Amino acid sequence: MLPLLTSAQIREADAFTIASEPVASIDLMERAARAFVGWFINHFPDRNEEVSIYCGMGNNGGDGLAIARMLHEHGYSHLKLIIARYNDKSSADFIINLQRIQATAVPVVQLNKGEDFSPESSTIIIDALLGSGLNKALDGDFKRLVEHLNNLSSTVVAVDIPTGFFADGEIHQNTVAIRAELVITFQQAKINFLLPEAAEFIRCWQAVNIGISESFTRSLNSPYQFIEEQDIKRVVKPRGRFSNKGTYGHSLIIAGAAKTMGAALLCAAGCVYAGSGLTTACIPLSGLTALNSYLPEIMALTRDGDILPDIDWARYKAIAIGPGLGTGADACELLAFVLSNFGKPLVIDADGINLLANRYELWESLTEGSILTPHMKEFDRLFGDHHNWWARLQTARQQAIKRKIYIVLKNDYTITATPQGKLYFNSTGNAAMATGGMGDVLTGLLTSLIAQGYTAEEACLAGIYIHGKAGDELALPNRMNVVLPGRLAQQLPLTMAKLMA
Ligand SMILES: NC(=O)C1=CN([C@@H]2O[C@H](COP(=O)(O)OP(=O)(O)OC[C@H]3O[C@@H](n4cnc5c(N)ncnc54)[C@H](OP(=O)(O)O)[C@@H]3O)[C@@H](O)[C@H]2O)[C@@H](O)CC1
Ligand SMILES: Nc1ncnc2c1ncn2[C@@H]1O[C@H](COP(=O)(O)OP(=O)(O)O)[C@@H](O)[C@H]1O
Ligand SMILES: [K+]
Repeated sequence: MLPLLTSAQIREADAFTIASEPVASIDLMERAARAFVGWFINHFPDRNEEVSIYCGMGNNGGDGLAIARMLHEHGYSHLKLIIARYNDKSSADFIINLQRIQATAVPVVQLNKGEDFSPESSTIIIDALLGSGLNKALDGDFKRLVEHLNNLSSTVVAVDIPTGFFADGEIHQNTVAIRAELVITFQQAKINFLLPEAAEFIRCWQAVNIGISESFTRSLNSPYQFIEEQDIKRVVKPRGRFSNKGTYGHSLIIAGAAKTMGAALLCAAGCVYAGSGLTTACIPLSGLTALNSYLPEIMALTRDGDILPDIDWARYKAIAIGPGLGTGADACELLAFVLSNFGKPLVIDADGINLLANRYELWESLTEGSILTPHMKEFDRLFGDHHNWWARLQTARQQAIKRKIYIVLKNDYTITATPQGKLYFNSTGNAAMATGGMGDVLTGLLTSLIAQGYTAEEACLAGIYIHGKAGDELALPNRMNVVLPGRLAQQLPLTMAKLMA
């Protein structure tokens, strides 16, 4: 698990590393610049390309100066350095690096307050204007310069953070920030890189190690954590010898309606392919033939209009409710019936969530440890509108703590909020998975893991990781534009086996 830090915590971790390693701050800057250059050279190996490096006067600018010197040493022959002298003070390491670059042949241009910009013809722009020291929205000269750079057709590579983009906190709709093709960021992704607001400013990012103290970073006990494969490998357990279907639990999937049977089938498929010993789908009678032909391994418990099904609660280790269920009175009665009778944590998705949003009294019977899996719109239906994802994260955290539940907020980097107040960002998955029914498979998968004896937290973190990894295995090597949920469900046994190896 990689703790993700706020800017304030990054400053603390930098200061700790400088004092405890010990390493002089100018040498840490040198390390950061070298890490940047290593990655940059791999991506842009042509030494004849025109590269302009725009530097502010803080440490981000200091990095830019050191980067320019190193690129010069590596033989980049068309470098231009532009220093935006828009602040009244400069950092000590910026000054040292300015002296060092002035001893080279790299041309340096100064941009003073209010001055017009000279024409820019470089194909690559390195943005080292402002980094994690950003403390207010851009205005004045910085805003003008960033807008000017964004209007060019050059490829922008940002140092640590695109200028104007806050590493954490709310990103407002009218934010002006550098739009970077690539961000080479120090030590770890910044929290806002993982939220959808980053899409406009960051096409891709790469974290480079600069040796910030790992033990100190962990000691900060950040609520924000990035899931790594090793965390999941530790959680998933292979099936044992002498086990039988009873060992792996019985799951009940309460889903589907006449015109949305597919949701029930995909959810049941996610469940059975993820290894639930037995899976029963509670579906309308009209869906029975479809279920039997799609997956004969699944048993059926049929529903008939508003008559409540006869559920033998003790048989089931895990129950999911919601995919394709509808939001009519019968679905609402069914949800209330399940909530008040099962007594164990539930997985609630889709229409189950929509029903909870409309009938707040149902929350009263929600068992602690239950898992809700909303996408953004369902989340806002549950907890009210949010203007940005940072605000959504804070609500998810507060609600998960208050209600002692797990909230799986689905997205590119799906976020799991836990009753302990942690927010885990998933690191697998891709845009080929953005297709209807994908969430239904996830619900079945989470239910399956709970039936197999994983804790709710393990099921969330492992389930989301496995789901995204199956999507990656299918889509990435073949550059597939879309992955169908049913196909992804079939991939689960293989994905899980690889994680267990
Ligand atoms: N610490 C380390 O050891 C290491 C740090 N590293 C590097 O340092 C970077 C952080 O450096 P930093 O803290 O100097 O901040 P930086 O982003 O350069 O800007 C500061 C200046 O900007 C100003 N300012 C802020 N907002 C503004 C606005 N909206 N409009 C206008 N001005 C604004 C602010 O002025 P103030 O408002 O405080 O007067 C201040 O003068 C980090 O991203 C990484 O690249 C690496 O070398 C690794 C080791
Ligand atoms: N761009 C993406 N990157 C990673 N995962 C994605 C992406 N788009 C969708 N997904 C995943 O696909 C699933 C979609 O869920 P959801 O919106 O509930 O679909 P549905 O309701 O149609 O089943 C989520 O698990 C989400 O994380
Ligand atoms: K920058």
